[in-house]
Amino acid sequence: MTWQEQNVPRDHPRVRSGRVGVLLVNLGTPDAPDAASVKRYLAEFLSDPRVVEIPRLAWQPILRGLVLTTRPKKSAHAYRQVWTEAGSPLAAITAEQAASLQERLGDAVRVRWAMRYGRPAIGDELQGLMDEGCERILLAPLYPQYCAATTATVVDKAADKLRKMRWQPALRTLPPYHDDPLYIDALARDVGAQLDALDFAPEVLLLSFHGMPERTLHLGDPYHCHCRKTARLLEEALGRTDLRINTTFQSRFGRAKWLEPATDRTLIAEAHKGTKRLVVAAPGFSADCLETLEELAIQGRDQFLGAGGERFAALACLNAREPGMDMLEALVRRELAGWI
Ligand SMILES: C=CC1=C(C)c2cc3[nH]c(cc4nc(cc5[nH]c(cc1n2)c(C)c5CCC(=O)O)C(CCC(=O)O)=C4C)c(C)c3C=C
Ligand SMILES: [Fe+2]
Ligand SMILES: [Fe+2]
Repeated sequence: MTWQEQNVPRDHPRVRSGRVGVLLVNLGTPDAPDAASVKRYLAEFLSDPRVVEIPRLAWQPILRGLVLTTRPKKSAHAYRQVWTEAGSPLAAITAEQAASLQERLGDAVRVRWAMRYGRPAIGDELQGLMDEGCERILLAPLYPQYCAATTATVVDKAADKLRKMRWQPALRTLPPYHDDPLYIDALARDVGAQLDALDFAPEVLLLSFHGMPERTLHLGDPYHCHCRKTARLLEEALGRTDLRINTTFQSRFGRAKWLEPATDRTLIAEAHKGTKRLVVAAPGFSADCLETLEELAIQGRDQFLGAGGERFAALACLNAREPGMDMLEALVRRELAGWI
């Protein structure tokens, strides 16, 4: 039937509706590994009051006068060491995850991806899904462990966009999946296979999670407990009696006390204690990024070997390989129940 045959007035806006969308979201990354791009990215990221919980009036002068005048150059150097032809690893892998999920879910669902800071922006991608006719959208922050600085700020940003929309989609959010058997099983499969492929037998496996200021734990953020639970369940699922498995927290920032033990100090302490062969995995990161490829795989190696260790390996994150994608597909299908 044509537009006129349906008795739709000629000036009626063209609308698309009835579809379901999924928006995968990760943290964000600069557009390029140069100081100016890193400065733009850090200015947005570190101005988020969910990330740095210091009153704006006190924090902004420190951010503008100190952090953004020194850190971008140093961080850009680190980014250059991990940058790929496809761009920032975090963005490239998230794009791959979205493409793979789209293929697995088929035409019934539109899949897009966004970054909380930088591009593609959450608001633009939500609008893109609406323009494609998605009236029902699953917002999926790719953080297994809930943290106000990551999960909550994604929902805040989506809400900022919805606040400005006349026609809002119905929105669901992917809950944290830190103890979900699907996630633990994917990690056990993936980490287990990577351990089996090593050309040495490690004595210690460090499970390194991104750190947070310790006070967020006392303020009621479940992040610390979620990380600990993931680590306990993963250790049980791996069932490796030949390995000592420890949990640590990386990427300390600023002067406040952060969650402990710290990954960098533990790497050095292990070597000083006589550990010769060590492996580190980062189960809280859905995709490899600066924090895993540079901080763990490059700096971590230097720290451990420099303190007397002999063999070191940093394992890859789940990324877009089969165990991780099987998990993501199953989680998303479950959250879309009743919609598809
Ligand atoms: C106060 C500062 C920071 C908090 C709190 C924080 C929490 C946090 N971050 C991630 C995941 C990632 N962080 C990444 C980079 C990164 N993180 C901070 C600071 C805080 N993070 C900075 C300044 C940077 C940028 C790099 C640098 O200058 O050192 C990344 C990687 C991004 C990339 O482009 O590859 C991820 C991923 C989590 C999960 C988290 C809280 C749980
Ligand atoms: Fe971070
Ligand atoms: Fe805890």
